[in-house]
Amino acid sequence: MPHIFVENLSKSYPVAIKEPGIAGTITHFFRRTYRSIQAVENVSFEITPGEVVGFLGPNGAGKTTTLKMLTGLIHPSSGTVRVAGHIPFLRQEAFLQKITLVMGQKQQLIWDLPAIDSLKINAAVYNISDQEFSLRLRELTEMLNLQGKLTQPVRKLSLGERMKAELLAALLHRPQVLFLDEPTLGLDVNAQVAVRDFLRDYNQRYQATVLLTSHYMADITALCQRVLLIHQGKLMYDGSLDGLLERFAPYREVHVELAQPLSREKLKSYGDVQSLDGRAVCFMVQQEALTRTVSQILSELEVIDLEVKEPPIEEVIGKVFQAGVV
Ligand SMILES: Nc1ncnc2c1ncn2[C@@H]1O[C@H](COP(=O)(O)OP(=O)(O)OP(=O)(O)O)[C@@H](O)[C@H]1O
Repeated sequence: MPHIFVENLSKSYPVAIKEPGIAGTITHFFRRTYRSIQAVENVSFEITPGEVVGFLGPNGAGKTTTLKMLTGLIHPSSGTVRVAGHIPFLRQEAFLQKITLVMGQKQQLIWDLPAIDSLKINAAVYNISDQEFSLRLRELTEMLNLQGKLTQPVRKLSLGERMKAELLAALLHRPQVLFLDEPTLGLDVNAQVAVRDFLRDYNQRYQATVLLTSHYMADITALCQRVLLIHQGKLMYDGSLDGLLERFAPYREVHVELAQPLSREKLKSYGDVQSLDGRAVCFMVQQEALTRTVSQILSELEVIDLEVKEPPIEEVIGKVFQAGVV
């Protein structure tokens, strides 16, 4: 049975329209007109227990709206959602015990208090016994490398330490389903890696299901075998990262270091010249022509080094969103 089941899910927001100026304000006061923004449109997917799925899309695509419907913060306009067997919007206690929502730009820890105080409040809210609290606290503190940090006021922690403490607070009740909205937002590269390593570890240890949004592709490539791509509220792709490359970028980059510099004109016959810098040239070659082109380059040109690379995933996704291709 899927842990997350979403069928034909849609959400539209009514937005009041106000003309500028005083006349607009007065009309707006007495007679409001609304238009509707379709934030999510007929989205369907299923996620099985233990899967880590990346949720990608440009700004305003509908990711946060979907996460809010999955966690019961807002009611869908239409469609069906089930998470761990529950209807999220009912916000039943058994449901809240099974899920967590972490938003990189929001915090639940109290700023002026040591994190440990907020954690004790969470333990009380979730009915965690003192003994169990100590056990979980020790385990998560070690996994997150937060020794000695939880007794300092939260405002004195670095951004990375604060995010890790937020994760600790969000996972204290040992949820089975994790909704993570930009959990590495604003962190430096080391802190990003630490959070990623922790999430991988947590997923493996507890077979937790994870739906993760991030603008850092490194988070997605490090953690997710499967991605959902949403654009203008519609689901455009659901499948593996490799499949995404195959479908949207059926070409490879061939980087060649030549013995002698050659003109762009001469090189053009081997493929689309992406860049040319002295003896270093990069060709874009259609995948089906790859073997033929590489052997032609090696036999006809004087080559010192040759490397075939996949195009950067950020670039591919950027192109998908720009073109709006399905
Ligand atoms: N409360 C709201 N009222 C009206 N419109 C909203 C509301 N929340 C979101 N929207 C609109 O719905 C659309 C989807 O927004 P959403 O926040 O879900 O996108 P997102 O994919 O999470 O974007 P980002 O990556 O920028 O966080 C946007 O056009 C946004 O302006």
